[in-house]
Amino acid sequence: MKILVKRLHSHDLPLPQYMTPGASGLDIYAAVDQEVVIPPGKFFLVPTGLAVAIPEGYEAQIRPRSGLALKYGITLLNTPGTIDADYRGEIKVLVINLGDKEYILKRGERIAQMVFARVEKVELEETDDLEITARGAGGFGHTGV
Ligand SMILES: O=c1ccn([C@H]2C[C@H](O)[C@@H](COP(=O)(O)OP(=O)(O)OP(=O)(O)O)O2)c(=O)[nH]1
Ligand SMILES: [Mg+2]
Repeated sequence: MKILVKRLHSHDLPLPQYMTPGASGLDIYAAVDQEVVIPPGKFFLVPTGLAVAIPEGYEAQIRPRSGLALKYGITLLNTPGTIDADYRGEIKVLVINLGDKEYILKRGERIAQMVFARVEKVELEETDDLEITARGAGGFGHTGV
């Protein structure tokens, strides 16, 4: 399906792209003006320079890249970030450095990935009687770890 995308700035950077034919996510490029130092334990809101028009019934999720997580402890504070269908502002990526060294974020690096997914809208109906299941109220390791 086609998604309209608008470059708000940083026209020199590539549009998000699937790096392999079977990739779930489009890698997103950091549209910072210059290098940004993210100290251990600190977070930083990374601009992408992009806005999108997502059709009703879909969303985009902003997810971490596992390579950055494994190598540097770089992940996203609010993962997965939610881009609502009605959002027309700049997509931003809330990066946190959980590593023990400062991270130098460079302009144009692939900082996260964006997955488009269907979302269901529901209508909540209140009741006092929920159906009985084998799990019941057991959770949080109820079945063992
Ligand atoms: O990683 C993210 C998460 C959100 N957003 C934008 C798009 C999204 O549609 C909007 C609102 O996000 P969310 O609903 O997660 O935040 P909120 O704190 O509930 O804000 P709001 O009251 O604006 O919904 O912010 C991003 O650009 N990047
Ligand atoms: Mg919200």
